[in-house]
Amino acid sequence: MSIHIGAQKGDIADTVLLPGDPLRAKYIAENFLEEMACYNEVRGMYGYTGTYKGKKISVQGTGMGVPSISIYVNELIQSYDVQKLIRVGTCGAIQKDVKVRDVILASTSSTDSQMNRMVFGGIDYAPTADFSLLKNAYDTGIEKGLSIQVGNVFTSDNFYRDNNEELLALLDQYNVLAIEMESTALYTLAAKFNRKALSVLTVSDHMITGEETSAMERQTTFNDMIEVSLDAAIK
Ligand SMILES: O=P(O)(O)O[C@H]1O[C@H](CO)[C@@H](O)[C@H]1O
Ligand SMILES: O=c1cc[nH]c(=O)[nH]1
Repeated sequence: MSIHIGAQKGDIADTVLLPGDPLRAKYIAENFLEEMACYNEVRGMYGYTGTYKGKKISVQGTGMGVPSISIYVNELIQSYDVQKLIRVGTCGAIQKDVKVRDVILASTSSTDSQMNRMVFGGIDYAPTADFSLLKNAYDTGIEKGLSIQVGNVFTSDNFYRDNNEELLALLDQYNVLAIEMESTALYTLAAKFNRKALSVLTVSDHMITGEETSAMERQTTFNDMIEVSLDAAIK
C-alpha cells in the first residue's frame, strides 16, 4: 500500500489510464474492462484493474490539478512500478479550428505551474509526450476516422483566472490548442523516472465560442478518447 492508494503490489497493471474524475475511472472500468476489480477507494479516488482485449490494464482517478495528479503518479511509479501512464482528460479549446468533442494528443505542455518552477527554477523545461504512445494513439485515431489534433496544451494551476482574456489571446497567438490542469506534471514525472506518458484529451468546452458539454457527458462517455487510449496502450 502507498499513502493514497490502498492496493497491494501486483494489483495494478504496468499500464494505467488516468482520468481526473474518479467517476470516469469507474465508467471506463465498467464499460471497457473485463474481469475488473476495484483496488482503491481511498479518498473516493477509485482505481480498477481488468483486461482489455486480453491485456491487463488499470484505470486510476487522479483528481484535479498538478498537486493531485503528482501524488498519484509518484505513488503509481514508486510503489507499484507502473511503466505506461495515459491521461484521459478533458480540456477547454482555444483555437477556432479545434471543436468541442475533438480528441487532442498533447505532444507537449506549457504551464504556469508553480510545482515545475520549484523543480527547475529559471530553466524552461519542456514536458514532452512519449513518441511511441503518441504515434500509436495518432494512428489509432486516424484508423477510427476521428477528428484528432496533435500539439501544445497549457496546464494551468488555475481554473478560474482573473486575466483569462489576456492569457487566451497569448496562448492563441502561440498556437496552444487547449487548456487543462495536469499534463505537465504527468510528463515531467514520467521523464524523471524514465517512464512512458501521454495525455489524450477530449474538448469538453470551447473557451472562445462558449460551446460546452454537460457535466454528465464529462463524467461518462467520451468513448473515442477512451478507445484510442486503450488501443494505443496495448499496441
Ligand atoms: O476532466 P479532467 O480529467 O479532470 O480534466 C480537466 O477537468 C478538470 C477541470 O474541470 C481539470 O482536472 C482539467 O484538467
Ligand atoms: O481545465 C480545464 C478543463 C476543461 N475546460 C476548461 O476550460 N479548463
